[in-house]
Amino acid sequence: MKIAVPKEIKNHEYRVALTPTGARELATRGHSVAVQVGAGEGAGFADTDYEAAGARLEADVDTLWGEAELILKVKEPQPEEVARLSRGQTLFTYLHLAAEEKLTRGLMESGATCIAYETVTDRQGGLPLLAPMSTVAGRMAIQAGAHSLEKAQGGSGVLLPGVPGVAPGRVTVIGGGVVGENAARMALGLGAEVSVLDKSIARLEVLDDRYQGRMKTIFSTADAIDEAVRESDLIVGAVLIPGAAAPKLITRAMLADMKPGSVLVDVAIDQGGCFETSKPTTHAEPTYVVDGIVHYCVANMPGAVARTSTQALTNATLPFAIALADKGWKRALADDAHFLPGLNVHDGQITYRAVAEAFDLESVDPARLV
Ligand SMILES: NC(=O)C1=CN([C@@H]2O[C@H](COP(=O)(O)OP(=O)(O)OC[C@H]3O[C@@H](n4cnc5c(N)ncnc54)[C@H](O)[C@@H]3O)[C@@H](O)[C@H]2O)C=CC1
Ligand SMILES: CC(=O)C(=O)O
Ligand SMILES: [Mg+2]
Repeated sequence: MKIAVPKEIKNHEYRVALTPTGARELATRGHSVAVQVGAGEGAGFADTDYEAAGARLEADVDTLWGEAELILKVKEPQPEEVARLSRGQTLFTYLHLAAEEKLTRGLMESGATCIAYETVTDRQGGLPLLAPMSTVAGRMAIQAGAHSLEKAQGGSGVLLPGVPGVAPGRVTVIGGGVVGENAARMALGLGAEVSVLDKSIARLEVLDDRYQGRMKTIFSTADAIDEAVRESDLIVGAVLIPGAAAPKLITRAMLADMKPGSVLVDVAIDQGGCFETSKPTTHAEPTYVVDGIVHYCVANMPGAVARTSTQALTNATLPFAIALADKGWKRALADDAHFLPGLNVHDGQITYRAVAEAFDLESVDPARLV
């Protein structure tokens, strides 16, 4: 199969969808792997590393996209990339469509088959292609939040660990999944006082057991969120309803109850964000202030630590990329009931119900297409 790996063009996105190690695995199976010149640079992989792995370098973006049967990417296609997609091509990448109607309609119009990393599932009920980046983003959320608490960033001037004689800062994490656990773990490591809210008691049990009560676990209700808003210095938004737009858990009116200069880090921003006042930001300008509250809403947090993230991402995606290349999308999805929910758009149709519901569109059961 003809595989293309473009250089990512989203603002400050330094990851690449395939490491040279991954390129070698595909090339030795007889696939033609074309990597855009410079695609791996931001993640510390030289063009010569890809050549040595059996990939071909391509400088011309039109040729790269035009010849490809399978396109491997990291971030959702940007408008100029959507314009390059055509019927018969398969795109495998993060899509987060429920947050982006224009992108959804663009992909439908392209006719291409679009498989999202974030809706592939596993036997344990997890999201194995989202988890590695959620681990990264969860860990980064506390770094970002601690920095945003500094006065020069508009923050309240609280140092999360405190110092002897001065109490530590309070961190609340809403959503105790992969992002949430990793954020809570980093906050604990810094010495902050940490609470985690989740709707899933089973998940709170896991966290309680794993951290032996060192973080408070709280069932997520409107009352619990009200209390978190009043008392926290830093709130991390880490909820997910797979494939769907994130619920808005903190409204603008509630910001008035927060301590001035407190910080909201909305990791769930890629699914639209879980705070009413969240809007996507980039690493170039990651924060803004609303009603005295600092918001950090970067939709591609892992892009900033591209070396670690690229390796973690491709470790997870490679077996699926190999299946797509070896078998074609239809048989790869038909053979694997956990890969099948990755299909979001095919030949103009939406195949993921939560995405269709977000925009009042019809969806087609992906099982009927394979
Ligand atoms: N901004 C970025 O760069 C990145 C964003 N993400 C995003 O972070 C979000 C979280 O991802 P994961 O942790 O992997 O998901 P996950 O599925 O592991 O965890 C989500 C948790 O939210 C809980 N939840 C759902 N509704 C809730 C509510 N109303 N109150 C409290 N908890 C609730 C669920 O029970 C679950 O435990 C996703 O939107 C994901 O796309 C992930 C990686 C990078
Ligand atoms: C999950 C996601 O959106 C990212 O890693 O950028
Ligand atoms: Mg995004």
